[in-house]
Amino acid sequence: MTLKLGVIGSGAIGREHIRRCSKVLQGAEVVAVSDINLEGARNAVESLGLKAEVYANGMDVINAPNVEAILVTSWDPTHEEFTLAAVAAGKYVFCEKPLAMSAEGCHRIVEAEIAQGKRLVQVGFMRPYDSGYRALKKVIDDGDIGEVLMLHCAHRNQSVAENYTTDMAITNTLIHELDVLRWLTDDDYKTVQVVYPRTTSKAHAKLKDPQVVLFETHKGIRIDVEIFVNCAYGYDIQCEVVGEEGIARLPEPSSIQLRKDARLANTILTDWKDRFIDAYDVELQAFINDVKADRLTGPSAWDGFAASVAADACLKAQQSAAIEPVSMPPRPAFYSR
Ligand SMILES: NC(=O)C1=CN([C@@H]2O[C@H](COP(=O)(O)OP(=O)(O)OC[C@H]3O[C@@H](n4cnc5c(N)ncnc54)[C@H](O)[C@@H]3O)[C@@H](O)[C@H]2O)C=CC1
Ligand SMILES: O=C1[C@@H](O)[C@H](O)[C@@H](O)[C@H](O)[C@H]1O
Repeated sequence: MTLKLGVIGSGAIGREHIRRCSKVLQGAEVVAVSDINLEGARNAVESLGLKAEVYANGMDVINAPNVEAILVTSWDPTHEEFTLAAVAAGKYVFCEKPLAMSAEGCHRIVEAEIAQGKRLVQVGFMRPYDSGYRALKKVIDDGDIGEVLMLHCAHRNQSVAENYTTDMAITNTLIHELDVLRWLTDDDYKTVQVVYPRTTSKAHAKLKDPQVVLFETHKGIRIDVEIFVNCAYGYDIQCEVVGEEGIARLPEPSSIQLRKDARLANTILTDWKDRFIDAYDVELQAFINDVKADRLTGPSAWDGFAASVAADACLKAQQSAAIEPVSMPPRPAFYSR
């Protein structure tokens, strides 16, 4: 049976997900699309030759009788409302990150899902589906580098739009590390501090860029993450894990090595769409398969909540310049792994 999907938000990633669910993945079709930019939604549907219905309001997608599962790919502040509505309608929902703008918002989703009695929400944290991160986790879990002591990470975007502000470095960008580093280390954050190096002249007025976020985990692991969203040279994700017996690094995306004009060169990607293209395919295929099997296994509302608990502490640390505690409540049995 083909799973009928409704998509809310047909911007950059919305279009990508509509394309992959319609043209690349197995077992699903997009039957409804909505965007406050109605013309954009129509264009997304027509350019792919789809027969999907186009709606002006995302709630109409959720309530459409033929829509069996929802993808929320609209702007960050809209995620909570649409995800809560999907859960209230008893429909499976894949929500892009962040799940909500605060831990409080995420917790409302957790409570609604528990009240419904089964997992309905998957959060769009795609890095655990990336082959490089999976290989890194295997090295750690197999004990190949011994006990983990430190992680050095970087999340660099080539540039960002003018509406991107200092807090979004946490809620929109670092949120990926806040999820994937918990998963990699099987640990939770205990404290966080944010420090600001000299700001790049390429940053807009309301953005401090770069930022360095320093964590201590409950096991005592120290983590530093550089967020640099106007790095100019490309889209670059780095993760180095230092263990007692060795060091493991996230592999670089493969690229042709070029020897020319007395230089040795590799291409660096410039766009998240290309860097994680395979991971997005795998994550959404898993969502489709899991919905059909009536059992979600991907990043949960609890994972979305955990990342936002840490994000809230980071936002506080951005303002205070102090070391801030991260207080994570125990995982409910409902979300046992
Ligand atoms: N997992 C990942 O690596 C990525 C996740 N994202 C997330 O996906 C979401 C969308 O990001 P982009 O596509 O880059 O942004 P975008 O700005 O290109 O697209 C967002 C779309 O949502 C629409 N929209 C806003 N409010 C709406 C509403 N109430 N109802 C329906 N449509 C609405 C906008 O008109 C726009 O077309 C964001 O939450 C972002 O954090 C984005 C890029 C990569
Ligand atoms: O999620 C994403 C964007 O929304 C965000 O703006 C970028 O910083 C991330 O690298 C990308 O993966």
